[in-house]
Amino acid sequence: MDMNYDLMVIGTGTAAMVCALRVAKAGWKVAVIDEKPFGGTCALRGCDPKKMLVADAEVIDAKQRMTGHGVKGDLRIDWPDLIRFKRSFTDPVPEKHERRYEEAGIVTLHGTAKFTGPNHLSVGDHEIEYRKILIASGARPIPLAIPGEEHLIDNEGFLELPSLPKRIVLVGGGYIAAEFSHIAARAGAEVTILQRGPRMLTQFEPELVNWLMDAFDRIGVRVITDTAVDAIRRSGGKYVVHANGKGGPIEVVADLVVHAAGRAPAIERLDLEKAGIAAEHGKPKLNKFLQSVSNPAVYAAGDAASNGPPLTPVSSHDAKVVAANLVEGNHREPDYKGVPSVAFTLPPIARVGLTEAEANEAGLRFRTKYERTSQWFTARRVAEPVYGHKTLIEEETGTILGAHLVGPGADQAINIFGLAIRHGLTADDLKTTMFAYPTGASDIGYMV
Ligand SMILES: Cc1cc2nc3c(=O)[nH]c(=O)nc-3n(C[C@H](O)[C@H](O)[C@H](O)COP(=O)(O)OP(=O)(O)OC[C@H]3O[C@@H](n4cnc5c(N)ncnc54)[C@H](O)[C@@H]3O)c2cc1C
Ligand SMILES: NC(=O)c1ccc[n+]([C@@H]2O[C@H](COP(=O)([O-])OP(=O)(O)OC[C@H]3O[C@@H](n4cnc5c(N)ncnc54)[C@H](O)[C@@H]3O)[C@@H](O)[C@H]2O)c1
Repeated sequence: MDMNYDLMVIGTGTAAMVCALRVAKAGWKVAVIDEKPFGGTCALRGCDPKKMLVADAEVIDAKQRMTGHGVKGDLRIDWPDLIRFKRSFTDPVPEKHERRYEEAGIVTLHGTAKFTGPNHLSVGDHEIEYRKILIASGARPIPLAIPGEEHLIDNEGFLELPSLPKRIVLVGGGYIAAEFSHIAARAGAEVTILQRGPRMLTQFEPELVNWLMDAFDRIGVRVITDTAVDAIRRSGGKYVVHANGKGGPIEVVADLVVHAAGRAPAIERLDLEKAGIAAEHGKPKLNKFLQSVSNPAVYAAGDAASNGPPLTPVSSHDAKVVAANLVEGNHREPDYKGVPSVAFTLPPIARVGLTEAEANEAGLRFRTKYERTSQWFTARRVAEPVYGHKTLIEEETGTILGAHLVGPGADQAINIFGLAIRHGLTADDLKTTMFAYPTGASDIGYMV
């Protein structure tokens, strides 16, 4: 056996880093391993680089809205320059992260980890023994099992494109399709979204998504719903995307086809069965302490655990729970109450807590405040007609059960609702709070 650790961590994303640093601080001998450059999805291939691309799209969006209201002249996105700007953030990440681990006394390993026994992993020719292990291997694009799947690029490929092709098809209509389409369209591409579901962004409140579709129309993104992609064919220098749905079979010609059809825990290559780790519905079977039900040496966190929504703050939260349970013995359980989520379209759409359908299903008694508020100052000031909200307030207690926002500042204002939900604040508490005026948050008192 060449290596022996108190805690081995598979992955170097948010979940891995948060847990490894905490456990090492408690004096444990810890090692982390990644097959890709250190840093994980959020910092290298997800949230952060995506949001840097959104920064340029925001400039074009603002220019388009404010033309005729004091703004004149042409602006365009220089894609290679934008990717260079993105790299100024992402390129230093792996080295910085690796240094941070080493400074904390954590051993850094590179390669693909696979289980070989209940307390053993292999990495290439090396064998590793551990007392405890954290699976923080994240998620990967789900295989579509369609002919021509190999022609798809994923989020990683899109965020690295050296130039932006003219015709882009996004397969799927969730977060990634919504965000990437808004970036690509503002950078001059012709974008088509082929969504199997009945509408875009099925995780968000339907009425608000409907309002947001005005913004998709405005920038010329073609959204075809109730339509599943079933093949991708290469033809000369282009692709032909075949799909089928309510409207019958269709073909869309594209220069680039992007996977935006969902992600699932990246556990299939780990050989879980060799360590006796039970899995169910494509994820490890865990108890309430995020520990494997079949191998007590094993914990999982973040996207790999898929215990809460696959979002960065959840990965971090899970990791804190696991670190506490490792160091002090099982006692902490994850609590996902009030986790806000934003799709960074322009304008953004946001949610926290229950949807109206979920609250009804739970048999709760609540009142709903629901309005499209294009005429409010926050929207008119920036010439953005997409602005609205839906809030659910429990009848008996006055607490906020759910809040749904779309429009300017929704990505910031949702955090205040998240705070309210997590800490049991009431609609009256929000109404009697003084928010700085005029800010998006100063509308909150009128939304509840
Ligand atoms: C395009 C995109 C945009 C996103 N935007 C947002 C956003 O705006 N806000 C938000 O909250 N969330 C966002 N997310 C989700 C967020 O990125 C994830 O929830 C989060 O990064 C998951 O962190 P993690 O630590 O669980 O896993 P990851 O960060 O994915 O880390 C897992 C690591 O494990 C490694 N690994 C996997 N298998 C092995 C193996 N066998 N051996 C060695 N290493 C292995 C991988 O290489 C990877 O580096 C986005 C996701 C995507 C794809
Ligand atoms: N802003 C954010 O927080 C953010 C941004 C991007 C990604 N993410 C995370 O990453 C995860 C994955 O994002 P995503 O957009 O890939 O998935 P998603 O689950 O949000 O949406 C995938 C959609 O693709 C559709 N689909 C599946 N197969 C299809 C096919 N063959 N043809 C047409 N449509 C098909 C599904 O009906 C579904 O609506 C999300 O669940 C989210 O948690 C978060």
